This record gives sequence, structure tokens and C-alpha cells, in this order.
Amino acid sequence: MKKAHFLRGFWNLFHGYWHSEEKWKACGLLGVVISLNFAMVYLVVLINEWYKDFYDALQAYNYELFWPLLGQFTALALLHIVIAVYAIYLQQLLQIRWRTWMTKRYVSAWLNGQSYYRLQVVGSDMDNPDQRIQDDINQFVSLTLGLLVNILKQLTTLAAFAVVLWNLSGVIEVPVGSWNFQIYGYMLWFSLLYSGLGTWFAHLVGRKLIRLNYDQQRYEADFRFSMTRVRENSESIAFYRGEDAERVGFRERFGNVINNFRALMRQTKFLNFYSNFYAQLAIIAPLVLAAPRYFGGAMQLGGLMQTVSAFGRVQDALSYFVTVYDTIAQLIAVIYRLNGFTEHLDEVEALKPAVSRIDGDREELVLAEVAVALPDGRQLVTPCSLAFPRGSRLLVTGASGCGKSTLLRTLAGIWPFGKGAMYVKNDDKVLFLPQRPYLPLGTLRRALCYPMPDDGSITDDSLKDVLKRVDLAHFVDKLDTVDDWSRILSLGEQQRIAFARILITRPDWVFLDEATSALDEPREQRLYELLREELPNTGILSVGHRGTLFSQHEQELHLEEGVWSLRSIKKEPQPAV
Ligand SMILES: Nc1ncnc2c1ncn2[C@@H]1O[C@H](COP(=O)(O)OP(=O)(O)OP(=O)(O)O)[C@@H](O)[C@H]1O
Repeated sequence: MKKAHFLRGFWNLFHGYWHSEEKWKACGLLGVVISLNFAMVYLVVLINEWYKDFYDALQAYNYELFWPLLGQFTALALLHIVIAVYAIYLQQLLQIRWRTWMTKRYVSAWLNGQSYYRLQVVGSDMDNPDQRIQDDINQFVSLTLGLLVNILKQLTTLAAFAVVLWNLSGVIEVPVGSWNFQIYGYMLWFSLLYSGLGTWFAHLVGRKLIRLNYDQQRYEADFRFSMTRVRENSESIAFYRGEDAERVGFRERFGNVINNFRALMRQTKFLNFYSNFYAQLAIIAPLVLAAPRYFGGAMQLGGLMQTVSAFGRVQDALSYFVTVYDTIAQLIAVIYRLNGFTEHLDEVEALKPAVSRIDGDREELVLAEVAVALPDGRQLVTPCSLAFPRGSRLLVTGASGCGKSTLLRTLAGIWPFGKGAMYVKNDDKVLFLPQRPYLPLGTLRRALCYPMPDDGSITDDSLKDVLKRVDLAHFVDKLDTVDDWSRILSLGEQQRIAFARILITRPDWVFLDEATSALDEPREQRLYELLREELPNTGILSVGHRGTLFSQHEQELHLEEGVWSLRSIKKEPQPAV
């Protein structure tokens, strides 16, 4: 990612929370966290001064100062402990608030306008939205806050100890030929040079980690996702005895995880060699540099110890960017992924529904020039204009793959390719039933009421009554049983639950996409008759292949190679009983 892209990407993700309704609380909390960190730096400066007094007292065998100085240290250390604990606690508090805010935003963007579905339709869901929301937001918030607070803390440390080091360094004379150069604050210059070079080398070694970290997360998520799919489709795979095929898939995906991790290990090894070497060298460097002044008598033991400690602090502060390289690499990868996800969400959000619902005062449902296309622009159904009176029944037929389900998706407003309008009466309820009903996790009551909340607004008696009507009387005592109902109920039973939902919702129009495909024919007939008795004014549009469906409908909309035709269905005379 280019630097400008990275900065823009960072800003896109960062600024929202800090301009939100929570901004004042967030700024207040951040202010306290930063102040506590500054206080810690101040205490470390005091401890550094204490070093001088303490070692000078030791060198002078001054026992009278020994205990008071230890007492002073204890007080400083205790204060430091309390501040350090609260600095982290409050930083975590800010982190959880920020994460909550961002997660809410992303979850609602993902759910709004059926983006979760559209991402799949346009093929952009390859990159695991669940991981973006659950893991990447968390990482973004914790890494950003950590970096922000630490950078400020290290800069303050640098400034404070640069002054200390400058004052302690004195002057060193460097003979060059016949000249004697006097260098003021030479220890400070040396530590700046040392860390500057260190950071640059770390960049050379560490930059490959950015891409590798990004890929690692992606490969891990793909591997996890492939296993989730096996769990979700366990029965089909077990019937096919598809274990070997799955094993091959797992091996490939896990192979990607491992190969990338090996590359990551190699690169991290180089970086670790380098950063450890760098850190060890930083221990002896100040001793070597201060030695001439100490042995020359210009500095006491206290001064030497204070110098070593101050050099270490300046060193730590400057080399923060060396040790933190890995974190920055991770943050860049997270920013890259989250921005990619945001862009995909924006793209699908910009896709308007192909067919818009227009509310009016007509008593019928009217399709005006409804045409359906595929994502690549090919036309699937040519423009179609029809009117259905309230309570009428239309059967959509046609060869497999001709576009029946896609026509229903278009009318439901979830398919973004095509055009036209659907006119319905104000506030008419329209319900769409897919072939495989979705049953949420939880109680049977919740599955039955879905997508309405199971808040008790529908009485137990009416739920039980509906269950009996759709031939699920044996489940009436299980309304409050929590389970994965899509695993327990057969597909036919799930389809009967979906019919039960129609009776509960009482829509004005219902669109059924092969919603009885798993039922035996007598049951299918009974359910359609039940709808006729209970909801005589509800218009029904069904998609299906079965011949038995004809007797339940009045008209047939036949699709053939994108062209539609409408005909009435003649009722066969009923045999005399
Ligand atoms: N997301 C998509 N991207 C590209 N093509 C798609 C997509 N979804 C569906 N199609 C194509 O659209 C065509 C119509 O599919 P659709 O599911 O509407 O057929 P159908 O008539 O309902 O078939 P069936 O009777 O087998 O259920 C198919 O050729 C299918 O491959």
C-alpha cells in the first residue's frame, strides 16, 4: 500500500469515532490516559535523579542517607505502580468503547440494505466479513491506541532524557589531524545516530512483514471458513462420503497457512537477530562512551549510573520504532483489510434494488416493465408487465436455470440487476419464502416467529394452534426448547414451519419459491388449501415444477429463454365423491 493510501485509509477508519456523539467522553478519557503516561515519564526522571544521589551516597559510604534514599525510592516506585496500572486500565476502557462503536457501525452497514447478501451476489464476500468485524476492528482499535499513547510517551521520555543526557555528557575532544574538535552533548548525538540507523535497518528487514501478515490472516480465515462449511453441510458431505475431497481442500488451505507462516518465520528471524543484537549493543555502548569522563575524574559513580540509565531511556524511546515495527506492519495490514471491506460495502450499498416497490391505493399488485439481468449484464427475463387482483394465485414455471428464483429475488428487492417497478397498496404486507427456510438458533418459538421478535406478543395458544394446523402437533410442547432446529427438523418440517409463519404474519401477498418442494403431494395440497381458507384475500405467487401445483393456482406465468407468457389454468372437473 502506498503511503498516501495508508494515511487516507487510516484516517477513514480513525476519524469516525472521534467525531461521533461520544467524542467528548472519548477525548476526556484519552486526555487522562495521556496525562497518566506523562506522569509516569516524570516519575522515571525523578528515579533517574535518585540514581545519582544513591550511588554517590554509596561511593561516599554515607550510611545516613542510605535508608532515607531507599524510602524515597519506595515512595516513587509505589506511585509509579499505581499510575501504570490505571493508565492501562483506562486505556482498555477507551479501547472497548471505541471497538463497540465501530463494531455497531460495521454490523449495521453489513446488515443494512441486505449488503451481506449482495456481497455474495457480486462475489465480494470471498474475504470473510465476519473476521473483519470481529477481529480486525479489535486489532485496529488496540493497535492504534497502543501506538498513539506509546509514541507520545516515548517522545516525552526522549525530550526529558535528552536534556538529562545533554547535561551529563559534558564535552569530549576529538583530535582530527592537528585539530581538536570539541563535541558538546556527544552522548545525545551518539544515541540519536545509533537509533536513526537502527530504525532505517529495521525498515529494510521488516517491510516484507506487512504483506506476509496480511496474507497470514487471510489464509487462516480461509482455512477456518472451509471447516465451517463442512460443519454446515455435514449431512450432504457424509452422504457423498466426501471426506477425501474435503481433506484435499483442507490440505491445500492449511498448506497456504503453513507456507506463508514459514516465510513469516524467516523474516521475523532476521528481524529478531537484528533487534536483539541492537538491544544488547545498547547496554555496553553508554559505558564505553562515559568511561573517559569517569576515569578522568570528571564524573562520580552516581553520574556514571545516571548516565547509563538516561542513555537506556533515550535509547528505548528512540528505538521504540525498531521494536514496534512488527506492530506497525500489523496495523497497516489491518487498515488495508478494513478499508477493502468498507469499499466493498460502499460498492454494494450503491447498487440500488432493480425493482422498487411503489406504494399507492390500488387493490391489485402491478408489475410494470420488470426485467431481470445477470451481474454481467446478460438479460435473464425480458420486461414483463402484469396485474394480480387481491387473492389471486399465480404459478411461475419454466426450465431449471431460466430465472424463476431470480425473478422472485428481483421482486423482493434484493437482486440489484434489472429494472422496473412493483406497485402495491399502502402498507400491504409482502412475505417471501425461500426454498430452504432459515431457522435461527434458539427456541422453537423464536424459529416460528422469525423475523418478528418472540416477545410474547403472540400467545402460546395461537402458536400451538398454528403448529397443529401445519401438521406439527408433536412439537407443541417444545415451544421453549432451545436447539439448532434446522438440524433437528426435516426439510419438509422446516417448510411447514415456514407455512406456519405465513399464518402468523397474515401477509397480503406471499411469494413462494419452491416452498413445498420437500413435502409429499397430499400435504402440499392441504397447506395450499389451508392458505385459501385462512387467508382468502392473500395473493399468492409460487415458483415450482410440480404438476400438482397447477390445481392450486389460477394463472401460469411461463418463462422460456428469457421470454414470458401468461395463460389461465383450466380447473379439472372434480371427480364425484
Ligand atoms: N449470483 C449470481 N451470479 C451469476 N449468475 C447467477 C447468480 N445467481 C444466479 N445466477 C444464474 O441465473 C440463472 C437463473 O438462476 P435461477 O436460480 O433464477 O434459476 P431457476 O429458474 O430458479 O432454476 P431452478 O428451477 O433450478 O431453481 C442461472 O443460470 C444461474 O446460474
